[in-house]
Amino acid sequence: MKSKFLRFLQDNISPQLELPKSSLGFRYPTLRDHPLHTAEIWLRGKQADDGAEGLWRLYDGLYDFSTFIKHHPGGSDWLELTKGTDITEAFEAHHISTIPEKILHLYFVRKAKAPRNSPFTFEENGFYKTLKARVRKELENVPKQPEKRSKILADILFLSFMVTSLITVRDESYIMGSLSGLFLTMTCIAAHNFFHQSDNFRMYYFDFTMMSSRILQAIIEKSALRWENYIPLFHLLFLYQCSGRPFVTTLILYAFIITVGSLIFGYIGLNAGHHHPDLFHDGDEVRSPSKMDWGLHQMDSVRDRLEITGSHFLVLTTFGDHTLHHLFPTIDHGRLNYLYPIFHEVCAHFGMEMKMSTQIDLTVGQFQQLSKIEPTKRSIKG
Ligand code: HEM
Repeated sequence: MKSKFLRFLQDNISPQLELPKSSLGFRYPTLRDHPLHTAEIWLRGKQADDGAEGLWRLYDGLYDFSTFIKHHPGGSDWLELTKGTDITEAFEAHHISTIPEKILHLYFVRKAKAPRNSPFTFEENGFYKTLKARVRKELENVPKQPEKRSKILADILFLSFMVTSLITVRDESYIMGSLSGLFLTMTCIAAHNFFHQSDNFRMYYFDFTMMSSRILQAIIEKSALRWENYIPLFHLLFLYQCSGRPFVTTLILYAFIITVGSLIFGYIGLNAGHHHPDLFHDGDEVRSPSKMDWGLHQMDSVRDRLEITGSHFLVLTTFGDHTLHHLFPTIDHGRLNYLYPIFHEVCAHFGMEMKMSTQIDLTVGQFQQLSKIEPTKRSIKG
């Protein structure tokens, strides 16, 4: 049941203005103007827009994976959360092996009634599928060891965050608190490497940031919290118990660490490679309809940074190798570096070029993008 507060917000903040149009042809997302911007509410909007008829949609087919959820090697969340939506893009990007597509027919129910609410294609001989086939083969030669290094780096960062946060409170040190905030940011960005892989405990490192707005949603909608939503509270209690400081002092220093971490995360996150006038933003002129390959569009909307490419540590802690990560999110950041030769070969074959920027160019570009009021015309070739 919705609370009175939520109903008030919905009734009073609904859009009176003309809705912005997607140049990619997406419908104006249902619940886009909902006062809460959480993943769950976005998914609810997608359920209304994707024509999946309460099932899972892949291309123009409807599937029922209810009996498969518990057996999914990637974890149950992916399928539980996406029920009632179109999972075509997520399915293609998250599986490099051909096994998943081979078992799809077991769960087929019927064809969808409505056309797909996405312009993107995955043609067999198109850019993405060609690249994926080459990457699948190349991964057999890519060492597995860097995966282990990513795990060790993430764990060291997490432990450093925990220890420095405790010293911050024990010594009431704002200098140590700033360092702890930095470790928190690096830990949570490293956690992002593990989000897209099979379920694993390192993905929950992100929850220490308090960046999830689920708590607010749970209060307003009176819905249940998941166990990981309590992680920030556990951390606060850990600091209070172990530092021996009064609760109010602990709370102030805890808030300081979270604030510093959020500020650093904000800088890295906003400037890591998506916001620049040279990059595609919905509303800009699109590729020709015959070239709506999903992979090409990923390339249009991401730019990597020269300074960090090649450093495993910096790539892991500042969203590096981001173009390849978008294309193959399940591949550990430590292994992505080995895929560049194949990537450049396939790009050349399709007349694409992977452009790089500097951190400063992307920082300035982010503000240029913010101040831009006209869509870009034909900035994207093809
Ligand atoms: C929302 C859609 C889905 C997402 C985001 C997703 C995500 C994932 C992830 C993260 C993995 C682990 C990959 C890795 O660590 O390399 C995985 C593995 C797998 N998934 Fe999914 N999955 C989805 C839907 C499906 C569906 C519909 C099927 C089958 C009909 C499926 C079958 C499999 C199989 C068989 C594997 C193991 C692949 C292998 O080891 O080669 N998945 N999935």
